[in-house]
Amino acid sequence: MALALGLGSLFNHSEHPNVSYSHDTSTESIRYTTVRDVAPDEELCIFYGHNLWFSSAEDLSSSNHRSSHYVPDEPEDGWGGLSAVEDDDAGAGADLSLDTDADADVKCPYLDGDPSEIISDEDLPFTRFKLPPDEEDLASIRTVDAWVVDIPDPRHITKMLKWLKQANLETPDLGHLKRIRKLNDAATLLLATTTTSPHAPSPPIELELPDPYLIKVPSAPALTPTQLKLKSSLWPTLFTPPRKGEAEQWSRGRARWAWEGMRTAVLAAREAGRRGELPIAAHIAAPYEEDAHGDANSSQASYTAEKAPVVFTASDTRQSNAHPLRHAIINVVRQMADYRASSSSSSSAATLRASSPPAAIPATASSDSVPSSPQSVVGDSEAEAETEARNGSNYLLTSLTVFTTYEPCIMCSMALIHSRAKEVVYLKAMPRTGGCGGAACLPTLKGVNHRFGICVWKEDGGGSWGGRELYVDENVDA
Ligand SMILES: C[S@@+](CC[C@H](N)C(=O)[O-])C[C@H]1O[C@@H](n2cnc3c(N)ncnc32)[C@H](O)[C@@H]1O
Repeated sequence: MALALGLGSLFNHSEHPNVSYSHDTSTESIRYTTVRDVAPDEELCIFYGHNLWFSSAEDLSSSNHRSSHYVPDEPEDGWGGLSAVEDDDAGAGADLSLDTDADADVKCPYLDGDPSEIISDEDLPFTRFKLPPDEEDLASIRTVDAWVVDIPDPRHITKMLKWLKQANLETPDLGHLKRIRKLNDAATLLLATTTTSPHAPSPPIELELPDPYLIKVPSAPALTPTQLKLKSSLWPTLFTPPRKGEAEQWSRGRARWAWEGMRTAVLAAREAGRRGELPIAAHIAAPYEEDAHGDANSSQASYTAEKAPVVFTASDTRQSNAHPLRHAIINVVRQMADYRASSSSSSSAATLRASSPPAAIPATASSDSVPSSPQSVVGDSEAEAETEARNGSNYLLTSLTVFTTYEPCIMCSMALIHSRAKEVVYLKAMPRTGGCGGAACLPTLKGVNHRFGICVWKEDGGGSWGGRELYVDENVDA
């Protein structure tokens, strides 16, 4: 943690900051860096986080820079005068009428009935893609370079394990691998990947170990027995098979959760369209907890203040930012990254449990605790631990579902893989540009080391919500 004094305390907040910052522990300082060109007289702003304790001037004054953090259940107001959408390609054909109530009023079909009842695939709001089985041969296994050292004397193993801890080499990127490999009587210890340690780590001299050397180790755990065998032939790897039935079972409560998630994305997309952006939005929902849906009015009802989930919603901003990479999914992943970077919570696994509000700069402390405020991503026990293990811990979207209005483009699909999203649900397929079944299906590419589930919305034949079309040209990368 650090408290910025002097000039550092003068930065105001912006949802579209031109300055980013990082803590430099070696000099005990905060380093501020511009993230794009800055015009003469342009104010330098940083991003404080999503939990502001004041009303942002951006929210109050400008339609172009309204917060992309969308609070789904907030009454829609303050939009007078915004109906005059610039006539540009972005919103062409989109239904941009101000009738937001029409969207908000579309009735969720999963409200009535027992939320814990398992419903059939036909009754789900989307169709699930059946991904072909993983490629399973040695060549398709993704590896990383890692330093290992042979330990001839077994009495040195404990000392070395202690030393790994002291040397900060217990990094999460090796969490899916065993530390020791024993072949006959010889033990070899895994030290670090070359990402963590570009040069060979130096174990304590007094142990008189041979020099560390490089080998290739699997970059992800084994999901099938065949993978386990293949991967363990490189280095002993953990086996984290998908749970039986996990993919098949959807309860009515969970379907409702998905429906609400998609509605949030749709509302944000329409809002973006009204601002002259491409009407595309993405929403990261809090994980659905099967036994947490008692209250039929809120899928998040059982969260306590300390356990309020992190949810983020972002829309496409490539028009206003004049930046071709500001796609909705990239923006929403970035929100999560900013949150994680500005959060003081320790995240030993992917599960963030931010019990105390971050006190770092920017101060994001707020006593308010609405379900949409980023507080903590809560995970449900064993099931989530397993999903975490499978998805890899400590990634940005481990065990999380992303709802988005359009099939993510290839870049965004890759971003979902890099963030280890659990699944993506989209409203409209993009056969020409999509990376989740359209132009390509990134999670099934050979050598890709993570798979996420893909669900395509069924309603109205796809692409519209409540009978009102969301329109984006099919040649656009969504
Ligand atoms: C660290 S100070 C920033 C510098 C401060 N504006 C000054 O002149 O000293 C944080 C305070 O600035 C104000 N502030 C920062 N960003 C803002 C924004 N986007 N809109 C409105 N007020 C803002 C809030 O009152 C906040 O508590």
